[in-house]
Amino acid sequence: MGPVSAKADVRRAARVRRRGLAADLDREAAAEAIATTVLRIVPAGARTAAYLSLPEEPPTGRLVDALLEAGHEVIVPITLGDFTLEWTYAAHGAVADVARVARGTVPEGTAVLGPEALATCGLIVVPGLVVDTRGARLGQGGGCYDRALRHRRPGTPVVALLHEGEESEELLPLEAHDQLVDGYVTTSGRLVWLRGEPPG
Ligand SMILES: Nc1nc2c(c(=O)[nH]1)N(C=O)[C@@H](CNc1ccc(C(=O)N[C@@H](CCC(=O)O)C(=O)O)cc1)CN2
Ligand SMILES: Nc1ncnc2c1ncn2[C@@H]1O[C@H](COP(=O)(O)OP(=O)(O)OP(=O)(O)O)[C@@H](O)[C@H]1O
Repeated sequence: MGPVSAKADVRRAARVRRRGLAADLDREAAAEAIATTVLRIVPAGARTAAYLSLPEEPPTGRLVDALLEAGHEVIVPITLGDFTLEWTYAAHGAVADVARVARGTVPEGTAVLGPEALATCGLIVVPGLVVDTRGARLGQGGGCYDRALRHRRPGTPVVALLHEGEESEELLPLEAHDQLVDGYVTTSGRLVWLRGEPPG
């Protein structure tokens, strides 16, 4: 089995697992735990890339607000039709807007920063369905973050958010374009760093 169909199988299983984990999650506690842990590792004053979570994803609402309250600028993605990510500033209390997560729709009146905006961030928080012990991650399958992460400054920490139980002991199929994450934070607020020392 090649890496592409192997990924499709793992992704399918991970989506089913996520549905169950999300149904049992105390979202408020998870949102708080994620915010607390990420705030501990964000470099002082750093602009931070995050995303606005959908209902089954680890919740990012408290994280975005806490970063803003601590004086960080926060940018979140807009997905173009070809899966390129552009970026826009997140506001306090922002919630996921399906139109923003879907492809090819830029909400009217939104100030859009180009893909290079990622190079101005000191911490990058990414979505993912599963991460292995090397930092290989599987996302929605658009390759959005594999493309986007090439714009980051070398050495910028990349951290995925996972439900507790979504890390993979087995190595995920890896393709040449796959960008590794440096660590992950779970819905329990557990930080796992996979390479070097965590920032902050
Ligand atoms: N909250 C959140 N925002 C995020 C992501 C994410 O995983 N979570 N993304 C992480 O990468 C990007 C969006 N990724 C996308 C990946 C695939 C498709 C996609 O293929 N959409 C299909 C319809 C799919 C469906 O109906 O289920 C399409 O447009 O044809 C769209 C967006 C950026 N924003
Ligand atoms: N740098 C790139 N340039 C062009 N195509 C790419 C690039 N990176 C990934 N792709 C394409 O995107 C598709 C999906 O890749 P992959 O399965 O690794 O997605 P993913 O990492 O799970 O998704 P995402 O990054 O959106 O969360 C693949 O068909 C791949 O060829």
